[in-house]
Amino acid sequence: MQNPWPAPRADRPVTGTVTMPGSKSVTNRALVLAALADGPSMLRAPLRSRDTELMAAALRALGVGIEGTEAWQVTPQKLRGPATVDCGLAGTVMRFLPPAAVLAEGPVTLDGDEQARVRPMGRLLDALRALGADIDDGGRASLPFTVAGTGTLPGGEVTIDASASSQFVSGLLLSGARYEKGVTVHHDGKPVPSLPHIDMSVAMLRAAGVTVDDSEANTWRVEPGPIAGLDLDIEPDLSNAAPFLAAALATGGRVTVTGWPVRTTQAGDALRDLLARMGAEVTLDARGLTVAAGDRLLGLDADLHDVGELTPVLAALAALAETPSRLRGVAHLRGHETDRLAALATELNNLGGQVTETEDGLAIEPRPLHGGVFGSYSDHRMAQAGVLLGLVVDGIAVENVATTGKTMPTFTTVWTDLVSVH
Ligand SMILES: O=C(O)C1=C[C@@H](OP(=O)(O)O)[C@@H](O)[C@H](O)C1
Ligand SMILES: C=C(OP(=O)(O)O)C(=O)O
Repeated sequence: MQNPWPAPRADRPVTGTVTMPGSKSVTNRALVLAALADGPSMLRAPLRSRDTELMAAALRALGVGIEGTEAWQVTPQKLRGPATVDCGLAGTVMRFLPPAAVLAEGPVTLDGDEQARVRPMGRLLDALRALGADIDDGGRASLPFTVAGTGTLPGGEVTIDASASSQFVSGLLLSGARYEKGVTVHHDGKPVPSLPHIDMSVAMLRAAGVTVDDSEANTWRVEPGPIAGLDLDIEPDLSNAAPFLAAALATGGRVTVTGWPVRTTQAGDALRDLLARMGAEVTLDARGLTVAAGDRLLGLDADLHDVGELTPVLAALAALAETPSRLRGVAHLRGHETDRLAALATELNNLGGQVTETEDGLAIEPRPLHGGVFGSYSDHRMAQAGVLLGLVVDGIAVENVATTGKTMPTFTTVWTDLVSVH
């Protein structure tokens, strides 16, 4: 096991500029669409990280050509098995790949990390079965399972409870145009989380020439038809910008993230509003997004249902605030990389915090924190949360900080550079 990483302590306000690598969500959608397209694609500035390399490897295993480094040239091929796919701990791989794998000729077996085997999966497998797929999961309703690809899928109309993950819906939509009857997805259950991520799927499908009707709440219709090859500049990952922007607030500093898109479907754009509510001065201009600490760091009372992936970093920042916080609407985080609500409560309380898990989120009372080892649970965003606390609390070391490589292999380098350059 790796030694815990002593998080750099900021001896001054963190001030500087950072450039984020590409968006995980955009990159993994683009890879699936490009693999199913009727011509080659060019994906510029893709994220190169564990989650996206796993997606690329999965598609290559199915016969797709993916070459290049700064840009990925994708050459679609008729998908074929037999193939074995490692999903790692990537929700986007385990939920986006099976709906494409049903189109392969031959069996495709998917597995992942041990922690991935407990992430919700069953509803998506049932939906694919209802659309005509033959999937053997040994009754587990989770990884590992084998999709018996026949080269085609009838598709049509399906009802799914997607309250555990928006990725169930996105996965079906991304491949749906290639099903014989297209796909109509109805959600029935508690509200679907992370709706901006479904909107991103819809926008990227439309940009690839696919007809999508999302005019009715909780129903999405993808018409059958070709997917056009993509020519795409991938935006920086806005959710991964969270710890860097939060560093400004935690230390009374100012941080700029370059290339912040003026218009975007990324859920992370909500940071502009959320950090302003915590007291930040937020400016979006030609240089990017600049977040400067205000006079006070305020707690946050917010429904994060749409932007659950921001919760770990916001919870850590809230633990440093002057006033209490309530983070709501994120019960589904119990099925993320780890049970994030339990993990955050445990790790913050181990450092002297006062955090209570609620039915759908966290209640955070600011308390003076002390040093200790912050567990990351193989969760990139837990590691980011611990590193953020280490800026202002003496003696914090983050266990398995390398897990940040799930979405940002350069995290510790960029972090150390930002914290030490003034
Ligand atoms: O489609 C996507 O790219 C994602 C959707 C969300 O998943 P959930 O709906 O499971 O929260 C988000 O949390 C995840 O980080 C990425
Ligand atoms: C929930 C997340 O990831 P995944 O794509 O694995 O679901 C996340 O990145 O916060």
